[in-house]
Amino acid sequence: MRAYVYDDIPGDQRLPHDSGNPISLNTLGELGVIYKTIPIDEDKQWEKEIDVFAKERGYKNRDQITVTPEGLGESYETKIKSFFDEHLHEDEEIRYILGGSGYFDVRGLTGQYNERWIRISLEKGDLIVLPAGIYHRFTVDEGNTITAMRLFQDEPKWTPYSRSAADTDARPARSQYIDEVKAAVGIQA
Ligand SMILES: CSCCC(=O)/C(O)=C/O
Ligand SMILES: [Fe+2]
Repeated sequence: MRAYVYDDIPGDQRLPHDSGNPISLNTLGELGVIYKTIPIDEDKQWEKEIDVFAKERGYKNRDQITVTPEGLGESYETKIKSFFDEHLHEDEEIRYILGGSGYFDVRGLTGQYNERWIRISLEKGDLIVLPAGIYHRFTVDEGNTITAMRLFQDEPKWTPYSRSAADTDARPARSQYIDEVKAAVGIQA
């Protein structure tokens, strides 16, 4: 996994957009982002590790999503544009990469990274947890293919609330997230 400040240069969302300014796991942690790697091995040990992780965090359901031009056909471009629309969820977003690769961009919230996009490059064996209320987006990279396990705290639903809508800043999950990040970095809420 690599994380870095997004370069904000216009261009295809699937390009790296690497500003050359790296972001540490600690900085991601301050934003509430959890990252771990569970190598996908032949003897399926990874399945046991995923089950332990899911049980520890109370994830009740899971499914699998494949984002490829072959799999999605004409809806591929529409789908990757919809994933790239800045949004938040009312629940954690947990993704374990089973194949391919892609980028999750998360919004910085305090200090020098406030409102900057932070790009997280993920590949097979990477697991990420995005906290409820974080503004983020997703894209495949130039490889145009990713397969991910989606884990869910409760029923398997994926409801994005686009930041372009008026009310997302006022959603409870957003204000709770802001309070949690400010507490993590020692800013008075
Ligand atoms: C690789 S998972 C597809 C993207 C997705 O589910 C999501 O919520 C992006 O923010
Ligand atoms: Fe999302």
